[in-house]
Amino acid sequence: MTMVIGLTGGIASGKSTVSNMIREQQIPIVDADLISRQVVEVGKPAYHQIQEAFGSSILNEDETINREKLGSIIFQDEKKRYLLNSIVHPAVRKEMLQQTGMAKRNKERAVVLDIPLLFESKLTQMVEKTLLIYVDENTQLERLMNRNSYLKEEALSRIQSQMPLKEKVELADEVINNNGTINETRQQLNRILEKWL
Ligand SMILES: CC(C)(COP(=O)(O)OP(=O)(O)OC[C@H]1O[C@@H](n2cnc3c(N)ncnc32)[C@H](O)[C@@H]1O)[C@@H](O)C(=O)NCCC(=O)NCCS
Ligand SMILES: Nc1ncnc2c1ncn2[C@@H]1O[C@H](COP(=O)(O)OP(=O)(O)OP(=O)(O)O)[C@@H](O)[C@H]1O
Repeated sequence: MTMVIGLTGGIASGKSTVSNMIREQQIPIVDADLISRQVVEVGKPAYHQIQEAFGSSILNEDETINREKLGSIIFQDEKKRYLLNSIVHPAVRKEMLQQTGMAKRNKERAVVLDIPLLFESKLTQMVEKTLLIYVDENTQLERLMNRNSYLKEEALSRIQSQMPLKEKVELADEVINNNGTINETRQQLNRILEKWL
């Protein structure tokens, strides 16, 4: 039986860092962020819906979606964020289910669904176990500002658009504390995978 694991955490908490470690162990990853980019490519149904809802000012010259512009709109306006979610999330869910089904048919020992909004979007019924990547607020803010060259306000508006990590800790089956070194994170991950698989 393929174990379906949900990997989650806040923005810049270290999900990609951990999912890369999991991939090294030949466990397939279903990446919600990657899928959410693919389903809004030019010509896809969600692309047209986004253009209708947000207007052509959020497009680049080559007609692709200007993610920076769309981000600056939706991370400052809850209603617009929910509107974008209502367009993008159904298509993401559908593709995640398909990729999970493929991993099961391939009889993989596990498949990991990397979903930033696993708890916010109530997607836990898609997975058997949940693994949270935790960092404290200051580390999260610092890493996000460094990685994306965001101003403090830009980084905070993104962090505050998600459920606080402290609340997610209460909901997760296992938690990796990613405040420390990469090596410490790897050790915690290995312990959890050994227990589960
Ligand atoms: C607003 C968009 C265009 C900004 O694109 P950008 O390339 O700057 O960011 P990217 O997609 O890489 O997301 C980075 C992180 O932002 C956070 N995030 C993204 N969307 C949301 C959202 N709707 N609500 C809360 N946090 C979000 C996640 O932690 C994600 O890992 C993009 O994030 C988007 O289309 N979001 C809606 C779809 C979505 O919810 N994606 C998240 C997983 S399905
Ligand atoms: N233990 C660590 N020590 C130092 N830096 C780290 C550590 N873990 C992650 N980072 C750095 O923090 C930043 C965020 O990590 P990562 O991109 O893995 O987060 P994420 O949760 O996937 O982000 P997003 O939600 O935006 O997709 C990256 O620049 C990464 O290199």
